Amino acid sequence: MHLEKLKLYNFRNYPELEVFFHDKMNLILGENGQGKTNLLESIYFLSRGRSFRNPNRELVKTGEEKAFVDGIFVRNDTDSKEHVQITMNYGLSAEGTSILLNRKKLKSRSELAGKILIVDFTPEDLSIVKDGPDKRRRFIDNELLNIKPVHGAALKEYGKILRQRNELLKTMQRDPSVKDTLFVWDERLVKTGKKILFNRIGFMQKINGIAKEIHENLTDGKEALKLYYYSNLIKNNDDLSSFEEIFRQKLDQNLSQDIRRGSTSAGPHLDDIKININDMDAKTYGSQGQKRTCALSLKLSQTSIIKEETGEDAIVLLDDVMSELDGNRQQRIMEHFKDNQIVITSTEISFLDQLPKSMKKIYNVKSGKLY
Ligand SMILES: Nc1ncnc2c1ncn2[C@@H]1O[C@H](COP(=O)(O)OP(=O)(O)OP(=O)(O)O)[C@@H](O)[C@H]1O
Repeated sequence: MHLEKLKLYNFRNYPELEVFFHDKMNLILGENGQGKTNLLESIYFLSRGRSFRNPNRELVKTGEEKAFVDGIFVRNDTDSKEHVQITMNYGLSAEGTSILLNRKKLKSRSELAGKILIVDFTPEDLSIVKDGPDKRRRFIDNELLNIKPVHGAALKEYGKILRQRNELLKTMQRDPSVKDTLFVWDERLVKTGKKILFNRIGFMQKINGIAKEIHENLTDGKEALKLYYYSNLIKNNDDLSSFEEIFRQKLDQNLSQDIRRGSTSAGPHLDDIKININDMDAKTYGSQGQKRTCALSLKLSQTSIIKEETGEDAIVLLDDVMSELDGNRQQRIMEHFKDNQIVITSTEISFLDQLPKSMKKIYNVKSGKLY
């Protein structure tokens, strides 16, 4: 799939823009603060109906009430087109965001799911490797949602049960008699928690091989990437069949501590993913460039999964990815995604030197205008 044409009106610092893209490499070149990320954000916005960084209201150019983003995407296998038009109106009529797909109004942005195939990488994705477990859990859950939408319902349900259980624990600090109702929540937590854990472990097996291959490719075979799902309840996959029992026991064991804290100290909401490079923990021992390559391999493994599931090459959006990567890694990225349309932002151009003119388009951006 590729983006053929993009139109913006009052989107961030773009008053008006119409641009035709190359079906392979597109470089958005410019100094800091000129609108490079804003342009990528508008493309991402067309695929999800929301931004990767801010609420929709902030996407409207300051001082304006109404904005729109319009994109025509072409499916490579059939040549059929998907036309997405999103209008944001935060004036007096305050209609909010409305989405048209092929001129038909969508009831909610979830109807866009799976229509526009985009994989993005932004500097914030480095947090998958360098920050706390919540970032890794969110990464795996988001990736999973793309191929298994029912995972979303399980997560929502689990969150609800967890909040209610925690409320009950707090009530028990004052009124121990409510303890009788706790087992109902525990049982629901265990059943839903099992669904989440099984989905995640299944997905980890899938992504492990793909991310390893991409990482090997990007590092010229120098680094072996390995991911481990780290459950606070079970030690290895042999324990999977006794997961429910172990979870119930742990909830019982931790009860007095949980009442004191008013929160639940066991369950998949506390799990983590260990990311190793050559058998060493990437978070602790990886250099900045190694962490970035790791995050890239993880995030971009989605392109292979999309290809496997749909037969289509996803559009790859890369925001400022080349800084901190050596020339070799930069070239490997270009090679690895040679079948995908790439839209990449950068303040420099040298990594494209080896790509023939006919294979790339370079746009200079200055104060919300392309040249
Ligand atoms: N809603 C908005 N209305 C008008 N201008 C905006 C809005 N949101 C952001 N901007 C402007 O957009 C510019 C930032 O654009 P962007 O984040 O795309 O920069 P960039 O070119 O990617 O820079 P860098 O290389 O530093 O990451 C800033 O000048 C900011 O003031």
